[in-house]
Amino acid sequence: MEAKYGLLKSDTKGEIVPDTVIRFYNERKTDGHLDKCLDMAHPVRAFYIQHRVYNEWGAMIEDLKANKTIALQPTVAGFLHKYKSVMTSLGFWPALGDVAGAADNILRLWNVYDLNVKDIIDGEIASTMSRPLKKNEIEFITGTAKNLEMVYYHLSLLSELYNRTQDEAEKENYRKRLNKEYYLIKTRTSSTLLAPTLAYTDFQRFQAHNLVIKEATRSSISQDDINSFFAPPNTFMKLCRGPAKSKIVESKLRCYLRKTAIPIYMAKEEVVNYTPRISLFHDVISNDDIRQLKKAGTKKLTHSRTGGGYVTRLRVSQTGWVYDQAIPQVSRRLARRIANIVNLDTTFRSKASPVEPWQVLSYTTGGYYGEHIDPDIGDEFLWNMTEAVQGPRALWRKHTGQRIATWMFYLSDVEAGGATVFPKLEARVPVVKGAAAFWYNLTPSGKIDRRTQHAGCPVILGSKWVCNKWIHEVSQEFKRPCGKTVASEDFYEDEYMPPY
Ligand SMILES: O=C(O)CCC(=O)C(=O)O
Ligand SMILES: [Fe+2]
Repeated sequence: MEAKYGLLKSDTKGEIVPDTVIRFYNERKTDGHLDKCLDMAHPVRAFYIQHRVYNEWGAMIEDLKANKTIALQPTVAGFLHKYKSVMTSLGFWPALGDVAGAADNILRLWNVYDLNVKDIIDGEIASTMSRPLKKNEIEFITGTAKNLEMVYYHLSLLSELYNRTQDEAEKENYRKRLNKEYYLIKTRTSSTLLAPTLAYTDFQRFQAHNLVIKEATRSSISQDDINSFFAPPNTFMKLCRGPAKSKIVESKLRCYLRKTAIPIYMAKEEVVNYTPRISLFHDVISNDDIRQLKKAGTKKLTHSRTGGGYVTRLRVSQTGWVYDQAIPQVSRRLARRIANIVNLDTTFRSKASPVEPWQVLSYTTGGYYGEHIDPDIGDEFLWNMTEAVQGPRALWRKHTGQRIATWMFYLSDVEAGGATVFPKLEARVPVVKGAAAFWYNLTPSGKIDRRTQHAGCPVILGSKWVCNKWIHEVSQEFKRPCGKTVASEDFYEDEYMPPY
């Protein structure tokens, strides 16, 4: 088989080494050591690694393997071996969707945290550097922004491509493309808006369209034109970016030592919001138990799903359900601790269990969970769910009622980002390793309390691990008796918010 690469002599042993391998080793020097490549903690690095593996490595490896003489030479064989170990630790071979997902992560972080486009391209995120992005990589992210109809981001990236090139012909190309994209977007919006009222004929619209396209490639657009597509941040984004409550409300928030079922054990409770009460309990899980939960969870990790069993852009993380049998001692210890603190039944049972198994969640850079509530929204969800798509949740829900409360352990700290936020309450829970957040999802009358709508902010740097213990209504009848009034409104319009 004809190899598609050029052959170069390696400087050392007189071997014939394909230039792709030489280039690979050279890039390794500029991109950092391979081991560092596996470190997906930085969003820009996580993107370019997957982009490169997807675009270059596949073809290159196939080529090398096809040529036995070359593949057997020490340098190339060593490379193939190294590549295999990289793939083993990476755990997956990135597909186009993964590369687009990594680009989407960057766009999400830019959008939610109002990052600077120049910093992103230079590889600087939250004062942490990776190498700068190359032109074809910027192009890929530009294309992703276009597909996702993130207009401001799409045009800003094109404008950067234009600004950064020195080549006159290329500059002219980018200018034309930028203007054309701008006017296409402009006319698309206005023609859809105007068409029904002004009753344009198709031909008139066609003419008008052609005119602006012609115009577009002649004129030039300004930063103000691009900025006109910028949308102000919503409450979710604002909370992710900064401190939660206003100073006045914040000053009422207190830390307590709260009595538990065990006389000598006082729980350290930080009240994050009063009505409804959202608490952060500090020092409620040991490092050793964290390690065991993460280990058991890691074995089960798979794409996270939202209510109904869907993999969507609303929830970007990995989920592993851990049953008590996998870590019996840890489970017993933790379940008792939760029960002692919040006075609810947390004993896992095979039938009519008041709790679900442990749900271990892992977020890497860009990972997040958009606004949602934890209980199921309506019974139509219930009947559509199967054990296979929705984990054990479907069965439990049938016999055990709604998720009356959420207990969420933080199994890690996070380098930047990742707070848990409650936009309707303007409350923000920081990620604190060893702590746990707790709140009731239902009012005392058993209605869903919409004020508890919450989100996990995107992780900027590093990774974030949490573990949910969902507590159900069954067998809490005497622990939390039903109230007689409906304390919160019941409305459904904004059940699942657009991702960001
Ligand atoms: O990760 C977070 O901060 C929130 C997770 C969450 O809300 C959930 O898993 O239901
Ligand atoms: Fe949640």
